[in-house]
Amino acid sequence: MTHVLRVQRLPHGADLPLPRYETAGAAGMDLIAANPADDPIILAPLERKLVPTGLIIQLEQGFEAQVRPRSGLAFKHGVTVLNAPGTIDADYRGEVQVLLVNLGAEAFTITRGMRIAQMIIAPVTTAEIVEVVAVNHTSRAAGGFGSTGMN
Ligand SMILES: O=c1ccn([C@H]2C[C@H](O)[C@@H](COP(=O)(O)OP(=O)(O)OP(=O)(O)O)O2)c(=O)[nH]1
Repeated sequence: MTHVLRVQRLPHGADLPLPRYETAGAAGMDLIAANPADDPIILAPLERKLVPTGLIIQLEQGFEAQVRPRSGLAFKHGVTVLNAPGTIDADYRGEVQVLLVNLGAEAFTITRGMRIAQMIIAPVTTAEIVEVVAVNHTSRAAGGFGSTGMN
């Protein structure tokens, strides 16, 4: 299924590549850090910061974009997306930003052009809310939080 994703590059991201799929079967396209070249973002251990991408996107109605971590950054450096998956709404017209957190033991430096996260386009199901006096009965009833056993 092809989705037309309209992308506007902001002035501070004008020279950065557009998001693209790295392989034919990739689910996500990489998001690139658009902080100034002379202003690296340093994440101390346990620190979180918003990283600009220099992009505004226009999704088709009925879709969202999810901002997800890159496995390599998480594995090698403990750097991940704090609010993963971040949600980009179809009607959002601000800059896409990535909330990174450093869960590693060492400081991590984000330089302009670094691939920091990936973006997945996904369909959204919009629910119609119907209030009822009582929801229907099931054999599970209220069982949860390990009620079927912990292993
Ligand atoms: O990782 C993210 C998550 C969100 N956003 C932008 C797009 C999204 O449409 C908007 C609002 O996000 P969300 O609904 O998750 O945030 P909120 O805290 O509920 O804020 P709001 O009151 O603006 O909805 O912020 C990003 O740029 N990156």
